[in-house]
Amino acid sequence: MAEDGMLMNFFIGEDSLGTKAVFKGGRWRDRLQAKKSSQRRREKNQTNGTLTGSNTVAVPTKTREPSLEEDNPRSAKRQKISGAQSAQSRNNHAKSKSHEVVSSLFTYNPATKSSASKAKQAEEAPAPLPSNAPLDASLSTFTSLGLSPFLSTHLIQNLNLTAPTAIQKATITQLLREDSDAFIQAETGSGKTLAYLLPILQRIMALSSAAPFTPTGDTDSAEKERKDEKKINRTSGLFALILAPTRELTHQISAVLTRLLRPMPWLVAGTVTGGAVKNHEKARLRKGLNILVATPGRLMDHLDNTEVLDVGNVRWLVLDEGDRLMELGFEEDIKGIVQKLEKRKDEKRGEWRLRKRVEGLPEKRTTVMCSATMKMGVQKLGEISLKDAVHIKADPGLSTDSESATASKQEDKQTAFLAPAQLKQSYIVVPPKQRLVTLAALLKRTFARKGSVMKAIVFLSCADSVDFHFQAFSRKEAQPPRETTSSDQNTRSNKTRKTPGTQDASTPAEMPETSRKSEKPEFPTVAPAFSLASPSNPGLTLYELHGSLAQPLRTATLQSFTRSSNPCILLCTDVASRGLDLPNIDLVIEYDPPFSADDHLHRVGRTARAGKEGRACCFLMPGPEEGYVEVLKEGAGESAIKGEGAEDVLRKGFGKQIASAKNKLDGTATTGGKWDDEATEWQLELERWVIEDKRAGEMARKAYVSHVRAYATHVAKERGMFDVKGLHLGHLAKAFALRERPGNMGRGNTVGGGNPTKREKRRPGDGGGAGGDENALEDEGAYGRCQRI
Ligand SMILES: Nc1ncnc2c1ncn2[C@@H]1O[C@H](COP(=O)(O)OP(=O)(O)OP(=O)(O)O)[C@@H](O)[C@H]1O
Repeated sequence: MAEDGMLMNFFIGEDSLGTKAVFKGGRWRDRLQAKKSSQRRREKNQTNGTLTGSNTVAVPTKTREPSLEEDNPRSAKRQKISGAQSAQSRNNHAKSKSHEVVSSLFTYNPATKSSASKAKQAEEAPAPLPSNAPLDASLSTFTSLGLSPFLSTHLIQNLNLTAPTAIQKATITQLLREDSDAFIQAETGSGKTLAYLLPILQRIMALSSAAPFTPTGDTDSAEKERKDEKKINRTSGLFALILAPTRELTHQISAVLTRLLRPMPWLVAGTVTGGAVKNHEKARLRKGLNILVATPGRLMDHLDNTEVLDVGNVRWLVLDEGDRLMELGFEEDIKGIVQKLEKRKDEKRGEWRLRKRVEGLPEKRTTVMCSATMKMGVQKLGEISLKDAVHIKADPGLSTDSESATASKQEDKQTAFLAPAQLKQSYIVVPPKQRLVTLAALLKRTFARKGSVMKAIVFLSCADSVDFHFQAFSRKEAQPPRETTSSDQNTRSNKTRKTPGTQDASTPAEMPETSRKSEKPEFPTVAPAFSLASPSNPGLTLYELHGSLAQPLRTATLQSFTRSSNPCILLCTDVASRGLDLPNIDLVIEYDPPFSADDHLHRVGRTARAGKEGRACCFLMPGPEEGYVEVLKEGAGESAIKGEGAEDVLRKGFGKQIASAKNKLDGTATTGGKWDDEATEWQLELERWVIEDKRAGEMARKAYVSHVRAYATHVAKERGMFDVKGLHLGHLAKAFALRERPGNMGRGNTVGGGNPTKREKRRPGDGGGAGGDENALEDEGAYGRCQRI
């Protein structure tokens, strides 16, 4: 039964209106409801003295399920539909000869309000100049900003960085000149990491160590130190702490630092993050580090439990992606860290802990906060750790202003956060039933020609959905495609057929049809994208990433994706939306719209970095979601946004060229190449997999339920456009290759009942523990919990 009370999956016996309807199949509850509805209808018709026609199906509510086509010869005549729909309906009529009801992709879809003409105008508009590119090297160099010739030469010769970006120009000047706290705000991909690292490094390089502080006389180590140059080294103390919200970002910052420090082996940087082995971290801390990059939970853990970690010399504290740190619930950890820093442990607790005197160490600690977006959370963070912060913005030709943070807040209210100007943004309005097949079409089209797009990222709303789509796109399609569907629930369990490459679902290593063994993927999170590849791009590879994967797998997956020189697609949650600098990302697809406008800017900011080109595309559903186009426009500033209809995408993705290419690739006989037939067959094939493979079915249902739960967690401001109550749950099921919506979606229910899974139990900010995860972000609303990251 569809959620709006419409008939679905029933065999309706003869004379469904005249006398007595016989309902078979489905759940008893649904049969009962259908029976009652039919009876009510009969009574009503008799009262009116009219019959709506002997072959009109009895419907329990005012509206009949618009998405259904019923192949039952005795079922009622379908509602009249418009010309185009009718033609499509004919083409896409489900091929079932059984009692099964299969919803068509092309009928009864809600109409879109968006106009396509604007899209054309947008296409013709000249591309704006990059807004996050490095400045002209003839006008601005790193040396001219005050960086030492040694450091500047290293940047130019070894890192190929010839000129600073606008935000680097502003930040380096400011942080070299003053010890004021600073808030750095600049668009994604503008080089904020180097903007704060370079001046801090320069200032650390300028420090020199004196003899260790020895109140009771000389020690052997002090003697040794005197003989050394006055250069500081790893034992001189920890000078800078950098906090980031995710482990991935922490490792990335650390990698940038490692490259920067290459010609300065006397300086050492390290990381501490949730998910890593604490004893290994302790050993590194014991050896001594000058710069530490950390996730807040794990750092707090070490501050509480690792005596060797002395923060008395810390003079620079950086909060990278400050707003995200707050969103993930790290407020208390950050407060605790700041308190520890302020304590300045002067007491000496043993000779090995004697803090060295460091000449040139500033008296005051400088706190730097960094983000492309700022919200109330960040202001709160500012109150915790920033005092009279200088607001540094990336205005070309800018000078830093010395206004207080309060004044900056006023100004920021009026300033919109923008995506890079050169980023080409678009949106596609897709009815819920066509979402999955349209995503496949878009990816097929995008990767149809080798070299056209190297890498794409697809953002999904939750971890379960990432898992499902990864399996769906990496499975080998059943060959040859079956003529008819067979979803008889009663016979399904007895007759589960193994399609080529399918493992027995009862085996422990059950993973549906990825043919992974034969393809020898590096990790279970990497697989050939069988159902999206084309002969010109046969090596198309799929990656998945979310916060519920084990940390080593996450790290390895990201590394592999980064290093891959093949075309590849990363399916991920927002775990990859912040700060990650992945090379050669040409396209970002927001398949599930972002949870807030800020999230959108960070997601699309994974492309069009440091002056490079990039494209981003957001999927929206017809209806209130189309209002989100205005939000996208706000973030695009002067740049135009192109709109597209799902049909155009499907036509290009499943059109003759691509369809016949696919046939060549997998050796299947040509099926005529009509785009709508191809799209339907692609969808039906996936639906059969979900029906026949128990594990796939579970995965699809879990993904669906988590997706709906995640949908309920859009920021309050935008919930009018993303109202979970307005979702057509029956239609949406098709986007998960399900023929009906799964039951059991009540408050707090876990999928399939039972106790909450480990994934569902996670809390934000529990990164300190061994199994904890800084990236866990859970939401629990009327629809229960979901793992959004
Ligand atoms: N001066 C420069 N010249 C050329 N490339 C640069 C320069 N500075 C940084 N980059 C490159 O720009 C890319 C983006 O840098 P970074 O990750 O620091 O951006 P960001 O502003 O922190 O972005 P986000 O807001 O997404 O975190 C990196 O690949 C970096 O190597």
